[in-house]
Amino acid sequence: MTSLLELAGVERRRGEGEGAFTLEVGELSLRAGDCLAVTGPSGSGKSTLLDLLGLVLCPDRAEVFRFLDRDVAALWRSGGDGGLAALRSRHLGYVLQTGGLLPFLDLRENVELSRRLLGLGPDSLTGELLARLGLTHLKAKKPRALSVGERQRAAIARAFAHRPALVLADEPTAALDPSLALEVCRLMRELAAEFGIALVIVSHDWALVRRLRLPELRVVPQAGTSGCRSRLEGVSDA
Ligand SMILES: Nc1ncnc2c1ncn2[C@@H]1O[C@H](COP(=O)(O)OP(=O)(O)OP(=O)(O)O)[C@@H](O)[C@H]1O
Repeated sequence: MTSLLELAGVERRRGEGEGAFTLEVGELSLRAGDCLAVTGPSGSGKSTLLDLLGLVLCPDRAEVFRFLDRDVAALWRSGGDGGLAALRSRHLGYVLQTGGLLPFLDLRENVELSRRLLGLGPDSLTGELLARLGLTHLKAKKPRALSVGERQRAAIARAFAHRPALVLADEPTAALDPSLALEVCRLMRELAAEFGIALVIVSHDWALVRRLRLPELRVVPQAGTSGCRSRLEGVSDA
């Protein structure tokens, strides 16, 4: 199967001068339905990686950066937006640390929001997601009337509802207790595999990632380099 997302020789610097930080991605490849965890200590560059994958941060160097057969590096080089916004809104889904639901929409409307903004018609997937995430009986409730865990599950349904190619989850379980965190991550992994959606979960919770037995990449600060530098490395001791 061909790659959905492929990066090689990608670098991005943040800041200037002595305090500048650089993230280096030697190689990263994802196919439809793949699920991957990215771990690393605070400040190592996990959000920088997600911003690159989310097409919101322009790489300084990219030998290869392809997403859905589009040359992302060339799109960035072409200046302006170059179609990146359309790629982002149609083919990416996001799960944030805390739900990020709109307070004036009910749960179902929140879940359907990406589809509506994209002008997509109804999809049986919405009802299926609500059922799978145990939210059907709550669909008419506003976010303020939901528990933290229910809001987070609604945010997951929203990220998947427009059938994106890739879902990026940034510490999606930070606000949940450990048993719920495990359940929520398992659900995301199941949904991703079932619907052929690639999933990248960023987490500082190494124990959780191990329990899920997810393939893991780690953002590793490099000792002895000038300035701060991190590299994305595979973890082979799982
Ligand atoms: N806009 C910016 N300008 C300058 N430096 C930045 C900027 N954003 C991030 N950095 C620096 O880049 C490095 C990596 O930050 P990043 O947020 O990617 O790390 P992280 O692993 O996600 O951290 P955390 O787990 O604490 O959220 C840090 O040293 C940070 O200070």
